[in-house]
Amino acid sequence: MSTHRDASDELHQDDEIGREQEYVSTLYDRLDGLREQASRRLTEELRATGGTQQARSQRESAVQMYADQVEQFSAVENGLCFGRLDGDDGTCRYIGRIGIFDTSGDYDPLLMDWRAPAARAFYLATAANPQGVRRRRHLRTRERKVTGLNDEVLDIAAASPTAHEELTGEASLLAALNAGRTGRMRDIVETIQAEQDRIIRADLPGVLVVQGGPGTGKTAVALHRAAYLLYTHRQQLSTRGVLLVGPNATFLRYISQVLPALAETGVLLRTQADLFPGVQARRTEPAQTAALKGRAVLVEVLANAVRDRQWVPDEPLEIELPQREILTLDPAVVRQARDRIRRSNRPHNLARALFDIEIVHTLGTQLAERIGADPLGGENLLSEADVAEIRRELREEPAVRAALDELWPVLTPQRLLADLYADPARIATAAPMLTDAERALLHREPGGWTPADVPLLDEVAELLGEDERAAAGRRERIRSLQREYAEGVLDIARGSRSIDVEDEVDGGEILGVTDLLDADQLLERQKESDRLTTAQRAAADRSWAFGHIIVDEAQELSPMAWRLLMRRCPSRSMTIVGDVAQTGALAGTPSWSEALEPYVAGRWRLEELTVSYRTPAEIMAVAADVLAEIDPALRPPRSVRASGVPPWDRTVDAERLAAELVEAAAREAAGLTDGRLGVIVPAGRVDDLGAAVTAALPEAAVGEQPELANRVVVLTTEQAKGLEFDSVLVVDPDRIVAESPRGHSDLYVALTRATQRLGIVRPT
Ligand SMILES: Nc1ncnc2c1ncn2[C@@H]1O[C@H](COP(=O)(O)OP(=O)(O)OP(=O)(O)O)[C@@H](O)[C@H]1O
Repeated sequence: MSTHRDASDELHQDDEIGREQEYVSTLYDRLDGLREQASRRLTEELRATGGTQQARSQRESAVQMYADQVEQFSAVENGLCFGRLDGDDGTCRYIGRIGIFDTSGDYDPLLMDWRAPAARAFYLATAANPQGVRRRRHLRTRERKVTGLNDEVLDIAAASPTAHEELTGEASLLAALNAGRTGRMRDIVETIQAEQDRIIRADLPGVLVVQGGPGTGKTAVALHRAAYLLYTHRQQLSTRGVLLVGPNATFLRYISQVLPALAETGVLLRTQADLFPGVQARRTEPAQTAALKGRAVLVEVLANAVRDRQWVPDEPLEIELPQREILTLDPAVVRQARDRIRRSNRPHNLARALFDIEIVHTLGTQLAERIGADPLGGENLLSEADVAEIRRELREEPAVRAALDELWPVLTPQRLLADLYADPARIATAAPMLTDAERALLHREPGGWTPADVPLLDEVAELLGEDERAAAGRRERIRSLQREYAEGVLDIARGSRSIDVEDEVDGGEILGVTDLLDADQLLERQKESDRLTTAQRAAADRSWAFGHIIVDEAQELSPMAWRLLMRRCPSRSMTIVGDVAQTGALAGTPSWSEALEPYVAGRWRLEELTVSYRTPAEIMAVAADVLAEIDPALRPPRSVRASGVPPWDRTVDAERLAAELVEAAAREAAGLTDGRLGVIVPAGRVDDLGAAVTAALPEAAVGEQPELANRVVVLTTEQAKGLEFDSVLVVDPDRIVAESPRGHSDLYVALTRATQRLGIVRPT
């Protein structure tokens, strides 16, 4: 690719842009047509009523399909077409976010979906290996206007000797990397690099681990892989669903727009805290407690806790029936029943029915012996049927039920765990293998759940088995999700109505579907046909088995969290992305094999990403020193570019830290034309330094879930995980290190968040 430009080049470029504009405008016309068609059909389906059960069910499918289509056609509006491949054979293919075909003719592709196999050369072809491509063209657009293009002629003789050999579309890539950040992650579909493409298009089955340093595009790759897999295995994955797990709610908001912009809306995004339906784990707890709860030893603790609820009294238990009849349960009898039932290996709640049978049998025999005793000393006077009747009655007897509930209570996971935490005696029985100090960490009063509790609730749910209350809770959750869905469909119908109105040639009055139908009515119709989207079912059902699970920042997961995820994915089709050098959680993963061997021993594949697209070389050099502290054997990724701006490091009077920080933040923020400033502070100082910065800079955000779209955001390292900013200030690095046993990893994360500039402020 030539870098020298003269006037004739520019004229030629203008002509080319004009020609491309014509083509791109045709594509947008087609897109409008498709959206309008889907929107009309959606309206028609929503208006239709009556018919057989089957007709109604088909209508619900159609509503869902057209609503999805309207959403997809709207989502790909920006950057619909971004590339063109000219082949040696004279063919020309346009590459874009979705496939569009010429329905008026031979159904020729007008625009090829980037995920189609034939589009792959756009990402892989190089001068050395052109794959039949003569020229690759990147088209730049703003809204529907073509604003520029970059050509690469894939001719080894003509290739510029200065170009990075391994980069594809270098000019477009660098433009994307140098652009100001917005607080929301953008997709990289226009400039996916070859090493990333290989991972995105890897086969669906099996566990694929993607290890890569900061900024190597792991999150981007994970999201594009989700879109690729849904496109390639649509049938299989649309019924089982895809789950993406991220580290916290702020991160999920940060990435939330990427998949919709790739025309995929069916992926369920969740944090660990949201993975137990019906529980919102917002409570906080000390890192040491969370670390303990993440350890695999909790499997045994929880199993003990459940067994502890299968009670054998020390003394005979007296059960008083009406008319002062007293039955007695001997401890030995209860123990025998308990042991026999435990051997059945049924989950606790499901085994209760067996326990009832055993105990009621014993009590029934006792009562029958008394009632049917022959005063003359002969055989018992009651028939088998009489005894059976006695047992039936006993089972309904409140005193008997109360005794059974005491001996073998039906429990919810929440009840069991809350009771365990609240009672040091229960903890002592369940956790003899822990130290006193560890047991003390588990003790707490009821009142909400923490993210580390979620895998434990899930573990307990497995041990208990489902009872009717859980099923009722699920029905309730499904109902509320159905309502959300109904409202969503109507929003789409409402949103697409303007198109109907504009296009109505007669300009006549149109009665929109939302004038005829409200969410409740739509919900009623859904109830009749009982249809649910995969995401709805999956979100409401604890035992849902996903078709594929993607875990981002996977190094943070504890052994208990891995157990939960593996249960949700019995097919073991997973993509796991992370960086073990960035592990901050104390129960997090120090090595991939330690995390995965228990589940897929020898059957997982490791891919590495080696180039950092985010962090410029000058900043990576600073981070490399910290990485060496974590492990001298670790190497930082290679930066794809230098910014030309050396990071600065200033020591200030500790007394004046807040004032100096405010001044530095104001200066950095003023230097950003667009883009964002991140101020990363020690967790123990986020309140006071956050307050100082927000008081001085009204555009600054701070808090549990700070708004990343603000120009300035003050946050802790934990919150900054996975995020990035144009400019970053790291405050008091020594304290960041001192705050946690994994402090160097935290500092490494903090130092690698910037795309352009880094400043370090140290108090004396
Ligand atoms: N091929 C690419 N084209 C354009 N931008 C890219 C490309 N690959 C990565 N990037 C950009 O580099 C930045 C870092 O990517 P990403 O957040 O996915 O990295 P990461 O490996 O998950 O980082 P971390 O480990 O720090 O969380 C993002 O802005 C992303 O858009």
